[in-house]
This record gives sequence, C-alpha cells and structure tokens, in this order.
Amino acid sequence: MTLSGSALTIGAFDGVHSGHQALIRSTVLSAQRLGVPSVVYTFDPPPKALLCGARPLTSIGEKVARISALGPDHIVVARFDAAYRARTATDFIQDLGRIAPLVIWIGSDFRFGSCKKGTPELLAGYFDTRILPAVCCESGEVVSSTRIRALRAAGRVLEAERLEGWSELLPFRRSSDNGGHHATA
Ligand SMILES: Cc1cc2nc3c(=O)[nH]c(=O)nc-3n(C[C@H](O)[C@H](O)[C@H](O)COP(=O)(O)O)c2cc1C
Ligand SMILES: Nc1ncnc2c1ncn2[C@@H]1O[C@H](COP(=O)(O)OP(=O)(O)OP(=O)(O)O)[C@@H](O)[C@H]1O
Repeated sequence: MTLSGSALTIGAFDGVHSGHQALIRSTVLSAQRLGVPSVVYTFDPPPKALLCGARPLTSIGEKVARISALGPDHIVVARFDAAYRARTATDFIQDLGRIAPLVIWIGSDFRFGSCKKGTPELLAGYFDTRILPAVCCESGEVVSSTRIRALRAAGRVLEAERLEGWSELLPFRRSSDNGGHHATA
C-alpha cells in the first residue's frame, strides 16, 4: 500500500485494550483534521508471542475486527517472523515512507526494530510524532497487554476484560474469528 499522506499509529495492539483504543482514536481524529487517511500498522503474531511465547489475547481476526470498530481507513498487518524481527529501526522508518505519515501517534514506551533500538525520539527525527499519555485503570496502574495476560493466567477474567475495555463496547462478542478486510505489509 502506498499513500501520499496519512495519520498513523503503530503497535502490536494485542487485545486492543483501552490504551490502544485511545491511541487509535487520536489517530483517526488527527486524520480527519488533516484530511488524510488514518492507518493502523500492526504485527501478526504479536512480537511477544514469537519472542517470549506469550499467548495472544485474541486471534488476528478478532484483533482486526476490534481495530476496524474504531474507524481507521486502513489496517496494515505485517507478518512478524524471524526475518521481520531482524529489521532495524532504520529499515522500518524507510518502510513507513510508503505510508507518508504527516503525524504518528505512539505511547512513550514504544520501541521498534532489532535490539529495540527504535525510540519515540528517533521517530521524531523523521516524522511529526505525538506521544499519548499512558492510559491507566481506576487504581492508577498503566493498562498493558502484559498485565491483562497475567490477570487471565491468574483466573481473574473479569478484571482482565475490564482492562481490555471491550465487554461494554461489544457486550455479546467473545474472542472469535470474525476477521475484517485488511492489507498485509
Ligand atoms: C518494525 C518493528 C516493530 C515492532 N513493534 C513492536 C511493538 O509494537 N511491541 C513489541 O513488544 N515489540 C515490537 N517489536 C519487537 C521489538 O522491537 C524487537 O524486535 C524485539 O524485542 C526483538 O528484539 P531482538 O531481536 O533484538 O531481541 C517490533 C519490531 C520491529 C522490527
Ligand atoms: N496504557 C497505554 N496508554 C497509552 N498508550 C499505550 C498504552 N499501552 C500501550 N500503549 C502504546 O500502544 C502502542 C502499542 O504497544 P504494545 O502493543 O506493545 O502494547 P502494550 O500494552 O505495551 O503491550 P505489552 O504489554 O505486550 O508490551 C505503543 O505505542 C505503546 O506505547
């Protein structure tokens, strides 16, 4: 996919939890303001599934369905395998040129590329990079896919679902395969 302008967000987005949702909403809003398409760039499987054996919170179909529900114009799904993992931060920044982001939304802890050398500061040297403050739960802890996986593993399913933030939005749906349309990188 090649674009001449876009608003972009990037991440594993495992579970598309409330922090991810805020990031995607900010991206869609920026795109509307700028009059360009919004793009969500994600990876399958989530890097931590390949690298640490983490069990993904949803199937790729459910992830794409959740992202689609937030209204971006495009979803790019890059296959995260051994070759992709070896890509450097600079390789990835070059790839992003095809999407021509006028603005990129990320969280402050976003890291990308081999040895996690890609930082928000590096990205900001190439693109207008906006950092969304971390979304926290009611008790003040930062919401993360890792925390949701740990809650699930401990059998604390309701707490995990609350952090994911989908049970209220889509009350009748569970983690099933009902994929949407998406491009692969
Ligand atoms: C383009 C790209 C984007 C990445 N994005 C994420 C991400 O959003 N979340 C994550 O946990 N890891 C992400 N990773 C994985 C890490 O940056 C890194 O590749 C991984 O930790 C393995 O690093 P190593 O091969 O140097 O051990 C990404 C990797 C690449 C190449
Ligand atoms: N609670 C949050 N608030 C705002 N942004 C977030 C939050 N959690 C993650 N992000 C951002 O979402 C993007 C994707 O991150 P990622 O998919 O690695 O999420 P994660 O919840 O941190 O996952 P994990 O716990 O597996 O590392 C990154 O830019 C990250 O900074």
